[in-house]
Amino acid sequence: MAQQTIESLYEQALVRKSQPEESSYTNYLYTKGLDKILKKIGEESTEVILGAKNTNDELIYETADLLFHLMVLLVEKGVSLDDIKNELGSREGQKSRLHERQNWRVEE
Ligand SMILES: N=c1c2ncn([C@@H]3O[C@H](COP(=O)(O)OP(=O)(O)OP(=O)(O)O)[C@@H](O)[C@H]3O)c2ncn1[C@@H]1O[C@H](COP(=O)(O)O)[C@@H](O)[C@H]1O
Repeated sequence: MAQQTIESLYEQALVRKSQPEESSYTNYLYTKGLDKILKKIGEESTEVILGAKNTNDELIYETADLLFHLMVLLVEKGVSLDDIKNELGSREGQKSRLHERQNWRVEE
């Protein structure tokens, strides 16, 4: 089965930004602007929640939709995948500190 990486999904969204194509859904979103993209993120997030309550097939489908729209949002805002990876990397090995900050430690 063909697979797509997050990196290539981001790259496609980046290319659409610099080289728009008429029939592109990605370009439709850029043309509509940030509020439209944010609305889609909200919708797709809700659909992930509903999918998770239903079947794993639905969860997978809706998660793919959400990841696509997140990549479009990052490109629209000029945030790179490396920015996200650096943020995630900075959290490695700092679990207890993060838990303390967010105050969600499981009660013993
Ligand atoms: N991964 C995706 C992807 N996931 C979801 N979608 C689109 O996201 C939309 C979500 O569906 P909805 O029913 O929520 O939205 P809609 O009713 O079609 O439209 P609106 O609500 O936004 O008005 C659908 O039109 C899907 O086609 C995607 N569109 C594109 N990609 C990737 O982006 C690449 C470039 O696509 P284009 O920009 O369209 O050429 C493609 O080759 C794909 O790899």
